[in-house]
Amino acid sequence: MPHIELKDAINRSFDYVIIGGGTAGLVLATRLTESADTSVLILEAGEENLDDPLITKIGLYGQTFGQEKYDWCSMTVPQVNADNTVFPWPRGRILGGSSAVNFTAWNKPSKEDIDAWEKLGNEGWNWETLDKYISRATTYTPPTLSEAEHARRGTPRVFKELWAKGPVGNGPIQISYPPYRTDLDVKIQQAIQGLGYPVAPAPLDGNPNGVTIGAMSVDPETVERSFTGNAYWKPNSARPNLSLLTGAVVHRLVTTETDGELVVTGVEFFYKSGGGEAYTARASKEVILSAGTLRTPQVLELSGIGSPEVLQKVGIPVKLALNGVGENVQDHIHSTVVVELKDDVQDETYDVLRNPGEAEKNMALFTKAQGLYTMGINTFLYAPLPALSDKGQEIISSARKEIEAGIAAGKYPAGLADQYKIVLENIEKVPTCEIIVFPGAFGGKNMPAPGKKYYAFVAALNGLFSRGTIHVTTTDPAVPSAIDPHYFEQDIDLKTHREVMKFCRKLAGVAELKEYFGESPQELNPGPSVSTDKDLEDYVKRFSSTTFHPIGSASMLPREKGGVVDNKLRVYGTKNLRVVDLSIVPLHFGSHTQCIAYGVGEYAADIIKGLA
Ligand SMILES: Cc1cc2nc3c(=O)[nH]c(=O)nc-3n(C[C@H](O)[C@H](O)[C@H](O)COP(=O)(O)OP(=O)(O)OC[C@H]3O[C@@H](n4cnc5c(N)ncnc54)[C@H](O)[C@@H]3O)c2cc1C
Repeated sequence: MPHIELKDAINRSFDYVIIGGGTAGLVLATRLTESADTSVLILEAGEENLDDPLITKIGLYGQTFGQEKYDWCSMTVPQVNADNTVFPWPRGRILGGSSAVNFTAWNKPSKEDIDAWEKLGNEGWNWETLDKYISRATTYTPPTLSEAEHARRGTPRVFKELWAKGPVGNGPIQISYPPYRTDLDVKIQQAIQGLGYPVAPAPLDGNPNGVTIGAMSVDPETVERSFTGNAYWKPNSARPNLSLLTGAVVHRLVTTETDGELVVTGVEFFYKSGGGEAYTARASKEVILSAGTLRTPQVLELSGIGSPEVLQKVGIPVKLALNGVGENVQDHIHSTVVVELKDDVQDETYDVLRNPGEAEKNMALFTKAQGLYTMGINTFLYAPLPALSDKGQEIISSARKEIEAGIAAGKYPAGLADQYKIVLENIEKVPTCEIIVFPGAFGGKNMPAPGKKYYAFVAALNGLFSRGTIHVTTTDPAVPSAIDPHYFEQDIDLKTHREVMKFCRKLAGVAELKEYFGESPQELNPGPSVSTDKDLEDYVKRFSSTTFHPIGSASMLPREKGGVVDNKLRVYGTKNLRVVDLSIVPLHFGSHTQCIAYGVGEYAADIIKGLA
């Protein structure tokens, strides 16, 4: 029963109602309905657009941003520690959620980053277990290259050995390597190694520190996006026990109380118009919130589940006091160093596609899985700060002193103090910093010049100390919650960002890359006027961006430490409400996030089935 009509959603009861047909939500729905006896209704705010080129074609990065057909078009509140800059926070509002609009980079965190969740009090949430579930979601198809091609690309030994193992797994999401590779990408990988950085010893197996050749969530045959919409939903959409209503925006849970605990009997939603009449879908077993880090806390708070202080301020009666809702929000952030390529460089970059004729030519090539739209993002460097900057140790020591004194003085909430202790323990081991090498102009203050080609060195921070909030400001479900990531509230975040930008400049200027960037690289962004440490700090406050990885707004932690869900993803104080999306992640990790959303969805399915 693929799509159902409104009347079918409201006239019967389902075992499980899942709010949000995004990344984790569709994984869960598909796995639960493997048993024909289990009925699931998915309520998804967006629509199904599985064959839309803006979704399927990798290389059209970011073109869904700001379009309500695909994007929630969320913005942060002005960031007081970043010159009151307001930052866009795109999220997928479409079947498949953010997996339908993401940049398809596929990488995994370090073992230590995930083991930290178990140390925070979440039994069973460690690298070994989560990686098992991530693997269940994927089929990994390495490239098969001739020896000559390996030699041309200088494929590092680690990758030759990894790729020689052949395909791994048989999960729905296809992981492969984009076929198109510029010579410059290979040169940059070698230049990074020339600076003393190793190739990551176990890039997808728990130790990503070092240079990595990026995998992507793309189908190796078609080089199209592989995501929950086409990989989990589509092949299973004919199941009679799996129902989907799109255009359904949930705003509230319907609850009663039994033995001092909330029981959720259904959910209220608006259909299509985004306002007007509210309808109710009923669940006989459980309701599961998979609306993502931005929207899951909104539904909880509008239902009277949250911090009494927050709820009372906007006039929502408190049904369940849970102070952690909408707290502990963590993000990744980046800025870019964009350098112009010399006019005689033959390598093509995404910049070429700004010419409509070239875009059309490459779109035709794409139908044969060729051309620039198959280029993807190939080169990544993961490292802790001291490996990138000679000021790294000093920055960390000063932060350590301040935070340890703060912990001793009881300055931080208990849950955060526990996080900081683990972060400080791991900070010189795990990749809190990342350089993404992007073949084309990307981000920053100045626009690219017509006819010019560029490379962007993306300086990304993956271990922010600042903690933010996402809270409702009104009872009106049509008004988005206030997103306040508190960017740069902790000074270490700003200093680290500055140093990673400096590393990107250093890399662009190495001798091995002069044939591409010239004797003294021409910088589009930040540009030569941004030269001192202070200039760089001022620049990143205004021109950095989210890396689209928010987590934590319904954290899995002990209740007395600000937790919203327990290790079985049950919302504390409720009998039959769970959260299954990235809002449950209690502490951020040094990789892109989609792998974890898949792992959480798969793990949750086994938990609910009683298998884990
Ligand atoms: C632009 C962008 C680029 C990214 N690039 C990468 C990348 O290259 N690599 C990587 O690993 N990760 C990337 N990510 C991150 C990754 O895609 C997300 O972390 C992950 O998909 C989040 O999964 P989720 O299940 O938590 O939420 P989502 O996938 O966002 O799912 C939430 C779903 O709930 C729906 N919903 C929300 N509220 C309601 C409501 N009230 N009623 C009904 N439905 C609702 C939404 O429409 C959505 O479908 C990117 C993300 C974005 C946005």
